[in-house]
Amino acid sequence: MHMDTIYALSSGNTPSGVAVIRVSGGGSRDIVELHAGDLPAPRSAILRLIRDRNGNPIDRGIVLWFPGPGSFTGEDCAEFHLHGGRAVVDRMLEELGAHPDSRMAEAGEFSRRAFVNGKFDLTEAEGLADLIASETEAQRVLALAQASGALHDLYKGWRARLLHGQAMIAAEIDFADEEDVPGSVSAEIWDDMASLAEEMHIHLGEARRGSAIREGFRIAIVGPPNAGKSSLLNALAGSDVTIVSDEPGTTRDAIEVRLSIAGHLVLVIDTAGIREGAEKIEAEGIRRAFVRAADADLVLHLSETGSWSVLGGVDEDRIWRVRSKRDVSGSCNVGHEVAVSTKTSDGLQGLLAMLEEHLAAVLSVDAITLPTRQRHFDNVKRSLEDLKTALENDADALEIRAEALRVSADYLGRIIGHSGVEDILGIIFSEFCVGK
Ligand SMILES: Nc1nc2c(ncn2[C@@H]2O[C@H](COP(=O)(O)OP(=O)(O)OP(=O)(O)O)[C@@H](O)[C@H]2O)c(=O)[nH]1
Ligand SMILES: [K+]
Ligand SMILES: [Mg+2]
Repeated sequence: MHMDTIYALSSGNTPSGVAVIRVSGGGSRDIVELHAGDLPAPRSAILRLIRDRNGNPIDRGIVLWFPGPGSFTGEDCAEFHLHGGRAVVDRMLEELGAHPDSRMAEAGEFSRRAFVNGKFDLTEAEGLADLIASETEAQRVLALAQASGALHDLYKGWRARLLHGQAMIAAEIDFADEEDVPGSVSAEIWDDMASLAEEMHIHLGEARRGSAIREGFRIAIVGPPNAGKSSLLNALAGSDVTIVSDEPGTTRDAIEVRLSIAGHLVLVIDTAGIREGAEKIEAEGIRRAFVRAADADLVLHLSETGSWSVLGGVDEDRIWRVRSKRDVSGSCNVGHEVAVSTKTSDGLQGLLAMLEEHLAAVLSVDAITLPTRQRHFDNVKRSLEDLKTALENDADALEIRAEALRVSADYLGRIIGHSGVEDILGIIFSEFCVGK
């Protein structure tokens, strides 16, 4: 298959100290020879005068030559490390575009070629995208592990066990008629299949943690009108991000603010005050408040009076009862986890300390094989369903059980990119920026 030679600025915006321009594809060798004079030794940084096609200097910089297949993309690749001036970079890109069959790379195209050439699987590609996007320490640790193959190894290992199980059963079916086959060949695999189902179940239970690290830990602030919800959001954010007033029903729509608490990415969501008998718009706001609460990793349920209504649809163990306006309501320390006043700031430090402790516990990345994306969760869930079908089926229904194991393995294959992935490649690689 003939592929264009692609190039892009892989480092950040110009101007910058150094600009890295990456090239990949069959034309890389000609490009290096033309602009750097000749081909340097592979994988060695060489300082060269970089010239345009007429021999006029563009800049002095480092040239690296990575012959395929031992390169990032698996193709012949090169890097030019130039001074990061806008004119320098523009001039070099213009020169690269003048080569036959060369063009600017699309977003994620280098990584996509690396995937196509078997340099990494889909979970590793996702990990790389996450690593580039990482803002917090937990995100970095998790992304690096995923980029290094932690999830790949996990899913590949599971898939191999399922396929082994399927093969054993297939063998039993084939030799069922032969009289000298001693007992059931497949009996031994069912123990392992049962423990695999348990491992998958535990893994699925970690999905919330995975997405909380990757996308942010969601804290919803809910409670009756005028409980002081918006005031608390402003206090946590340290600025007036949302309107506070003594009029009940001030907040109509959910407002989300990204904060960093002790190095963790947190999304704090202020919601409309919950009460009975609200009119159209307010009622819609209340409906949304319940949706955000049900979705949240933690709900701060505010009450000024010390009585908390039942929050339908929200897990009890994800709710913290917060007594608000403690400067007027007092802090009797019953029925709630913490009492705060945004007016005097009393209790705010205590609440923050509790949050920090909770975040540290919930978002710890001691386990580095968390499902970080919906598609991991969905496919493991389906894989587990078929595994259960295999486990629970009648012992004599060997064909059905073998087929269920095959389908179960197939779902894991989809996560790592062995099968049924064409439709999602575009989605995954478009997460990358140009030059990656
Ligand atoms: N004394 C005192 N007043 C507070 C405190 N927190 C908020 N208030 C006041 O209570 C009123 C309502 O505060 P908001 O933050 O708008 O309350 P809310 O829960 O967001 O209200 P809605 O959006 O209408 O549901 C405002 O007049 C605030 O100044 C507090 O800790 N102490
Ligand atoms: K209000
Ligand atoms: Mg409000």
